[in-house]
Amino acid sequence: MTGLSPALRERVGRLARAGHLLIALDFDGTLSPFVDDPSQARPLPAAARALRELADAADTDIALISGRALESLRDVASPGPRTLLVGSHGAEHFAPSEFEAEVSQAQLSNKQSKLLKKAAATLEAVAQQFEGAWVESKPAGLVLHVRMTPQEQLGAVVRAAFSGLDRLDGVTATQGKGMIEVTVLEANKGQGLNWLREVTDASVVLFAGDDVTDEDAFKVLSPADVGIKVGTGRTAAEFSVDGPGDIAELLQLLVDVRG
Ligand SMILES: O=P(O)(O)OC[C@H]1O[C@H](O[C@H]2O[C@H](CO)[C@@H](O)[C@H](O)[C@H]2O)[C@H](O)[C@@H](O)[C@@H]1O
Repeated sequence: MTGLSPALRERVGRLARAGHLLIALDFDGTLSPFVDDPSQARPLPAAARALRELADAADTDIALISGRALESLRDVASPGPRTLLVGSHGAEHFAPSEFEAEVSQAQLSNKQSKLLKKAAATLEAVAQQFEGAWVESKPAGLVLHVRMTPQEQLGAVVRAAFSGLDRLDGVTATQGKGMIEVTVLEANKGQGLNWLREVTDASVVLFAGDDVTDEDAFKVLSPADVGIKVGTGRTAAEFSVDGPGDIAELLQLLVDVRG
């Protein structure tokens, strides 16, 4: 039984016959189902298999765009050698040498580093008060993880985190799935997707993502591109699917036509 609507199947079928295609995917919640320990997240095997085949297809580029730092993204996603990567929500870029693109790591000013330390102290103090809450530290950001916090404490932990962070000018906090994401940089996934489009010179783009920060990427898609929201919630994407299993199926559809 397919979870893909006939309209999405038809649209992806058309996209598969287009010129130079960039397939750009969010990782957690899109390629990989959610798990309690972020270091244990892995792409669904069917999705990983389809991506390997698509990487060998003519005129096709594969990219991952994640809130994770590049190192963490590499660890969990095991990307193929031709895969482009955007990490830290657009602040970090990697392209294989054949693309002759400038790669970048997240650079923080002294002021931003100090701010990040203050935000980390704020979140650590919050995490200590709530069961299951913990802080993930990244080169340009932080995550307050609350996936394992009991449901009845969620409202309070979110309020405590935002009230502490609100006092820190220059810190942006976004509530995502099972977490609060914190950054001191301006980067976003829309900028990351624009970079990928420029580097690959793609004529059409497929982007799929599941969370609030993926909306920045949906917003830079053009009418010829295809945006797919994974899960429910308000979205700028043209299509929605239920979960990572549907993304694996959709990638196989692309392999069938293009691989
Ligand atoms: O942009 P993404 O690739 O979706 O990354 C967003 C965040 O993903 C990770 O956290 C999420 O996935 C975890 C593993 O399934 C889950 O335990 C957690 O509740 C989710 O929020 C990652 O840990 C973060 O650094 C990323 O920013």
